[in-house]
Amino acid sequence: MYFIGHFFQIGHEPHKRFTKWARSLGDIYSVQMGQQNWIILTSDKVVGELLQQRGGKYSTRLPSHYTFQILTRGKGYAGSPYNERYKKLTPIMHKILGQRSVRENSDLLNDEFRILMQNLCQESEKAKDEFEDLMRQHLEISKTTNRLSEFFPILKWFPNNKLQNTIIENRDSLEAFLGKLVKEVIDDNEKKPYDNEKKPCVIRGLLHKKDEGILDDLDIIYLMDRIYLVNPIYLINEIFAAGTDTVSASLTWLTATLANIPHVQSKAHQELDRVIGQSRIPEVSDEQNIPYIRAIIKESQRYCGPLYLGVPHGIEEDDEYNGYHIPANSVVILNQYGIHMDENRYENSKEFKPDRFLGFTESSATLANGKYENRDHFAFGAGRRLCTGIHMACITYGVSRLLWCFKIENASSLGNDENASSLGNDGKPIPINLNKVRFGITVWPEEYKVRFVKRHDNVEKVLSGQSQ
Ligand code: HEM
Repeated sequence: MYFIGHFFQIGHEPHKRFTKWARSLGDIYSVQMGQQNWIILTSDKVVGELLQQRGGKYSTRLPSHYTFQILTRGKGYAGSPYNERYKKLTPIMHKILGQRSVRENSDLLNDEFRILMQNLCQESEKAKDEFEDLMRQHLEISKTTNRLSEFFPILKWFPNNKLQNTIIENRDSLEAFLGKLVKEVIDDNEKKPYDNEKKPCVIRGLLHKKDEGILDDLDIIYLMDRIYLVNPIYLINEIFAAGTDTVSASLTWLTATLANIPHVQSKAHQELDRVIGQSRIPEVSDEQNIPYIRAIIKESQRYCGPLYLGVPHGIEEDDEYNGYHIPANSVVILNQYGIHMDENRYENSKEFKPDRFLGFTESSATLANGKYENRDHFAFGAGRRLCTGIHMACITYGVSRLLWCFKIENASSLGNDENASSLGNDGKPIPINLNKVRFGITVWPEEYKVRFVKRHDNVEKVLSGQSQ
């Protein structure tokens, strides 16, 4: 039994099991996952006191053979141990993804959101492009069930060649895909080296760091002719991998939720009509003036943030905390779901109530760096490994634009909708199913149909810039 521990007791919804256990065992306890010791943290206090206040100890990631060593050739960032290389990369990542970068890249963000909205206007079935498929597979590979050898080291003697080949295939395709992007930027730089008018660009920023010698020493590259390309690829890959599934899952949850709660949506629409009007679309700078929509975003990250158990931290040396012994090499889990559903922290926690956040005027980033008891939620993690993209996620901006353009309707309540029958067609809102969990990574709602209905006649004109 020692070798298996609680592995098979946590079931398909580990966040719920861990939360149930926390209600009887307390806000810190350990479970044995095969040969790994997991420490489960289920209150703002233990998260604040360990991950934040003892950040120097609790900020590593334990090595993962498949997802770190093979998938990212040991050069990733989010999965990296807390070592010298990680510390060297951190300021670069913050520069690329920080608040200033959001301001400087607002043209690019506008363009991206414009394209998304235009696609929605045309009700085009969004084509699953090559990149989206690769990313989905990339994250699928990280599933816990694919990493059994981390829990049961004996399995290392029986290598899973099929899994290994899939990982290598995915890695090579992503490298080729990202390599093309980097090459385009290099070619462009060579053609127009002194063009200061070039649009800001993440890849160009990283190449500068390479020119300055900062990234050069970090990676030993395997193929000489790819040296120029591969150095920044792992960072770009990290930014894409960490930033795509999380944001799209958040938006999917949010649209599914809003479709079911018309009174919340109509309050948001009223705010937009009052503050923005009908002749222009919200900008990044409008964020301060739309407190209700900001509160909706905070509530949606609490209610259905995409990573119920965060990204595991690790501890490399023994520690003592309130009489508990925390052994070196334990995995430390921030049980976001358990904290977010705690009645003592959030009254009526099972209800979607944006009003609970109306008094929270600070951004999640500012609150995450302050006192743990004042935090809005824990969707972006905690401590030194806090989500680097916390500014770049820009959800308030995206959602304010989405709601300016559309009313989101529950397709199942639209009577004769041909897809409605599969979703139940009794006219009542469908409860959102929180069950579909891919353990360890992003959580998506069950397939869910919503319909976007344009709110103004001029939506397309405004989007194409004609009536701004
Ligand atoms: C709603 C959207 C997002 C959510 C909920 C989210 C959540 C998280 C969480 C929980 C972590 C782990 C934190 C910890 O270990 O305590 C993380 C790490 C990270 N995120 Fe995000 N994220 C989001 C969007 C983004 C975006 C848009 C980017 C980049 C453009 C990004 C880049 C990263 C990176 C690089 C890390 C690794 C940080 C490290 O290990 O030091 N994230 N994110």
